[in-house]
Amino acid sequence: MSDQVLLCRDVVRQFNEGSSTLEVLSGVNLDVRPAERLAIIGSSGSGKTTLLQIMGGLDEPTSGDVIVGGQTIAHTSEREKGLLRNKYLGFVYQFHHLLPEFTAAENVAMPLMIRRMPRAEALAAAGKLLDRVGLGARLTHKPGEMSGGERQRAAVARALITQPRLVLADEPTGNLDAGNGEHVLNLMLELNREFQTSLIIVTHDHAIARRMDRILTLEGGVLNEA
Ligand SMILES: Nc1ncnc2c1ncn2[C@@H]1O[C@H](COP(=O)(O)OP(=O)(O)OP(=O)(O)O)[C@@H](O)[C@H]1O
Repeated sequence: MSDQVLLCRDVVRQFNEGSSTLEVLSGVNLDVRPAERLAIIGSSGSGKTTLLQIMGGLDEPTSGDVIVGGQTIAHTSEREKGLLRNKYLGFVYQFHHLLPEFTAAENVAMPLMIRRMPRAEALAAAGKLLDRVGLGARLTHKPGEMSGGERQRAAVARALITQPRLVLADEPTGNLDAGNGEHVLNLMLELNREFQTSLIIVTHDHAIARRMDRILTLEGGVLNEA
């Protein structure tokens, strides 16, 4: 397995706005090491979400390259991007994005079933991880039957069920009160350490950023060490 978790090389992202061009990213370079925890901070509109989307293969850079697990994810087919995402990446968003018609266990088992793990085995693994995040009594609850904090803990379990090389988290506690936010952050840090997963958190919260190994500021379209 490659030691290279994620590389960004001269990533530029421009958006066309009528006759003018808005350049949000102007040459981002980043090298994420195994098990490293990074915070990306920056003012509103500085391009943090855009960068995270590009790193996860959910948006295309205008130019430059993004390499995940030794393979380029920018400028590849949707199928290839999907395979790389399932193999190497986990995502946590501000809103949980759990599928409402499925139970907590089914939602968490989904990435394993996409890998063709038999359903019973995937559900057993999901149950074990949900128990680990304090949701052992919520396995058959649907998202609508869970609290906000519970849903976000289930989303963390879903992101980590495949033991990905890297978790990309966009304001993962932004929608929670202080107590629940702290709980979710602690779980993410614990599980990331246990699975030796790297973590990139986009946050406005300096207290969260300070708990990471490195803080990077996105400013003027480039990343700088804070
Ligand atoms: N699809 C798009 N088309 C046009 N402009 C876009 C698009 N996506 C983002 N932008 C613009 O790019 C800039 C950066 O947006 P982005 O959401 O990445 O910022 P952010 O740093 O995550 O902001 P916030 O902290 O407020 O969430 C903004 O000016 C935004 O309007």
